[in-house]
Amino acid sequence: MAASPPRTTRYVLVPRAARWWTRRVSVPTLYEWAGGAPAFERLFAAFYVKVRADPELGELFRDMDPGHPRHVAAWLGEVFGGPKAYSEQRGGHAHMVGKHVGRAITERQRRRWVELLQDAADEAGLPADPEFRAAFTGYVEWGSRMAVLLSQPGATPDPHEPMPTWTWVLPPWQPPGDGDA
Ligand code: HEM
Repeated sequence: MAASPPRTTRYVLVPRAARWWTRRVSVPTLYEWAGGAPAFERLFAAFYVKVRADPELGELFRDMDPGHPRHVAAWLGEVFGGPKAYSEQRGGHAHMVGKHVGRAITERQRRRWVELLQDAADEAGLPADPEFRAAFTGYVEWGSRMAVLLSQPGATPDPHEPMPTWTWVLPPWQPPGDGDA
């Protein structure tokens, strides 16, 4: 499996000896913070059990590939800064978009999809800190609304659109370093 891309760095303000100093810190990707591939696999295993049993969504996913939860886990892991597994093994963005084309997903179905994914995130023990959940929820809102748009009759997605990448809205909590006040 391909290695994860290197972490980004950023400057943060740290209190020391009653003054503020800047320090360069290494920022984990959302993928790392979530717990890597096992966390995304737990998330989507729990999610699709709910989806298949749901009166609003079950029919839409009736014929889904049994590998679907793992494929979506690979997708989200890559979007969140993990290995490029979906691009390398599953056809990348164009393939994902193609799976939604023509399905005419409704707003009601999208809302339910988002609600069940949030429930599954709790059940799978994804980090519950506000910073992670803000980033997670932001992506899920954006991605699900894109899925609705691209699934409507007459939508013509660009097959060359790059894979989206997602990161923190606010920096994650950082432990104080040695000697910090
Ligand atoms: C953030 C939002 C979403 C993401 C990241 C996402 C991701 C994906 C991916 C990666 C696939 C293809 C999996 C593969 O390679 O086989 C897929 C397929 C599919 N998605 Fe989504 N999706 C999103 C939103 C939605 C919504 C809102 C719906 C409907 C309510 C939906 C319905 C479907 C269906 C029906 C398939 C085909 C399943 C099958 O029969 O194999 N998706 N999705």
